[in-house]
Amino acid sequence: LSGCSQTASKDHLYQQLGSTVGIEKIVDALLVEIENDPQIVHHFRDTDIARFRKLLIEQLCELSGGPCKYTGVSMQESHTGFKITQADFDNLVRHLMKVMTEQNISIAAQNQLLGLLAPMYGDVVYR
Ligand code: HEM
Repeated sequence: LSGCSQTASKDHLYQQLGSTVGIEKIVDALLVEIENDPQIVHHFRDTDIARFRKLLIEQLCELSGGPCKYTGVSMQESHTGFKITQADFDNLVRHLMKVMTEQNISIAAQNQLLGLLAPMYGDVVYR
């Protein structure tokens, strides 16, 4: 088993997420989850969703080793003033795990992506 997970983690995360098409699917499903979550949807009331979608796809693509360049502003800047809570953050992570599981992304790849997102916590929450 440990041999399997080592092999998986050596593959490019970007490919394991299904490349750009897979990442687009993840983000689109995540947007539906956000829309249906009354705990967090209010944060996005004034957000240009088409722009947010494009930037999140770019960011996940670049972060996972794909050929994209993130063109948005810093995580700290974009989340300041929203007073996002730890519970909000946990909810978003839960939604992300759900949509990745639905798209048959391996647990190893999911954990790898979450490990790359976790350090952003301090820039996103309570700002
Ligand atoms: C590690 C976790 C997160 C990542 C990677 C992330 C990523 C992003 C990105 C790429 C943008 C666009 C930045 C730009 O406009 O230039 C953004 C904006 C935004 N994020 Fe996050 N985000 C995270 C967590 C959260 C959480 C937990 C919430 C609230 C539940 C949230 C709410 C928002 C909102 C409301 C905006 C839009 C701001 C605006 O309309 O100007 N984010 N996020």
